[in-house]
Amino acid sequence: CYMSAVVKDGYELHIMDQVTGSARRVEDERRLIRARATAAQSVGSSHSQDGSSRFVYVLSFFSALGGFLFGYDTGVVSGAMLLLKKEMNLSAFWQELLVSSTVGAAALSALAGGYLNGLYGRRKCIMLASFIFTVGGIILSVAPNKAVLLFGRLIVGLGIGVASMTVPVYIAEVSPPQLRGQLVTINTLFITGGQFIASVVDGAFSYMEHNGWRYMLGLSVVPAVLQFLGFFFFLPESPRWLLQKGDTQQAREVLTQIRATESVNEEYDSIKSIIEEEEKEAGGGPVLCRILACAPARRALIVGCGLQMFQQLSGINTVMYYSATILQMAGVRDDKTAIWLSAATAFTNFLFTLVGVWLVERVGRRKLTLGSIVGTGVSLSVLAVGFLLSAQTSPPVTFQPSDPTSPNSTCTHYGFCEQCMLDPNCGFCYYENGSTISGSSCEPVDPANTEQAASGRCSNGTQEDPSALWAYNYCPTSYSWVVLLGLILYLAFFAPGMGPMPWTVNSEIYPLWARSTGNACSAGVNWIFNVLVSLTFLHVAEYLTYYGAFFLYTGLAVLGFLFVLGCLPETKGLMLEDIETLFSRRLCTCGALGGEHAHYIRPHLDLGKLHYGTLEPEEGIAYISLQ
Ligand SMILES: O[C@H]1[C@H](O)[C@@H](O)[C@H](O)[C@@H](O)[C@H]1O
Repeated sequence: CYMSAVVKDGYELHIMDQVTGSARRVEDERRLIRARATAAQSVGSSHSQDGSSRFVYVLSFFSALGGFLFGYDTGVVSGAMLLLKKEMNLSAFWQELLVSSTVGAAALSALAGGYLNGLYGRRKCIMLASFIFTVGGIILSVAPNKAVLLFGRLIVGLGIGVASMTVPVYIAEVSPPQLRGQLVTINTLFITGGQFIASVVDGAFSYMEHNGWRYMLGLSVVPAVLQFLGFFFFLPESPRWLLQKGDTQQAREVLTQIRATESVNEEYDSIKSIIEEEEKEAGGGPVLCRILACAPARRALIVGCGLQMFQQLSGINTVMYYSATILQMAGVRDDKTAIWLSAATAFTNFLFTLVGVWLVERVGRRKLTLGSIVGTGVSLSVLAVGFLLSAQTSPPVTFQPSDPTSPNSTCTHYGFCEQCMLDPNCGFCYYENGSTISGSSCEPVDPANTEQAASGRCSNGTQEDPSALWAYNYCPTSYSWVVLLGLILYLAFFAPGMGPMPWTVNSEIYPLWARSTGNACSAGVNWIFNVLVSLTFLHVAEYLTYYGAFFLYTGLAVLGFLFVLGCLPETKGLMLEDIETLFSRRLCTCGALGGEHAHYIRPHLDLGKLHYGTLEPEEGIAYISLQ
């Protein structure tokens, strides 16, 4: 039933029944609104006056070490693998296993983390994750064989999963509303920072051919121990979780400590009353069933999981992983230089995440995500066009080696470099004179070292014939600059929005009773799609070619854009307890109600059972529906 609500002034609400034309004043709700608005203001002013944010920053720093470890442990493996595959003689299958096992374990433990979070709280879960990271790091650094390595990588994955879903929730729950977006986004800054440091460590230890990988994998113990000690000695549990568990005394103390002010009564009362209200509405039974049965929470879950899914479907990890090859395409021949340039890619990702931290409270989550996904889509299409141009001008095979070691190899059947490079067993061997390519052949790759051919001119690191060049996974092209441009644009657009916003938004959109489970599900979705995209990329490229794969990602980014446009409301500046109502109307009207309007009208209409529909252009008039 539609009613119109006329907001007379800052805090007054009249509800008019459109059928009878009678107006009602809602005294009780008005009191609640006032209390909440004052609470929000007092949080803001106490923060700015007495610098209470300092402690919140310390809290966020120690929690975000979880993000750092997530980034470090996912990033470090590529450099470690270069050494490991030689030292432990790893097959392609084992290499893949060591990379994907961690991500797979992360998916499972992120899902389990929801349960643990609800039961034991955020603090214990973060400590558990840092403990797991420590154990995993130690196992990896002393691993005597590949089986133990696999075990260590699985353990580390368990830590990543729990950390990835707990840390954003913890930071969101301890932050004052006006800093929340920035602080949670700092966690993603730490993820990309961890990836960058990992690539630097990879570069530094790549010169240490023996056991260099032990340092690469083992160094993660340092931040893990630091985080554990920080939480063990002085970091508190989330006041919201404490309140939910009925530990009101402790909750008040923690809130006082975090805000560094005694006047937390309003905020405390407001959080408490809403949590009680929410608990009543939520009913009983397993949390996931309750989420699915409760429309606003269900919509939040769809938005949260959708964002995480589209983050991964935009291909970030493929682009990062593939960046070394893109750089090789652009003419970087030397292996070590390619490793250092990959560090530059990781640094760019980090740098632009910093832009996201700066923008999130200025432009809001919705605009930032929309802008980012548009730019990501455009950059993906630039990458696709670059690959297309390079495929169309792909050099032909002009030379057949007289004595190939594998005479049955399919490599010798290909007529162009493009076909040759799409076959993971083959590489392209050629001479280059300016932009002219000559003496080119497609030859079997050395399975133990893809940087050389199994035999002939391009084997033994081209020592057989120093002027011969070997291209594995790419083709020489004069359009490499288009691909390079695509790569830089991609990182510049993805990193401030699509990188961090899915984590940030997920930490805020669920009501408290659904928060752990909601974040567990959405983080699980993130990891599942992470594995899916990385495991399928090479196959997709084989079927659709590289440009086909990147056009496919472009299409997915367009779908992602439509999803965000229709479904993501603005959560900037609102108290966590107020956000649930943004999901109380049909999924696709959420967007229309986001932004400043929601911010303005939200305190007036947050009446428990009142949910608003469309907002008319005249200021202060909203059409709302009564549930
Ligand atoms: O938000 C992060 C970040 O963008 C990382 O760079 C990426 O590797 C992760 O998959 C993603 O979840």
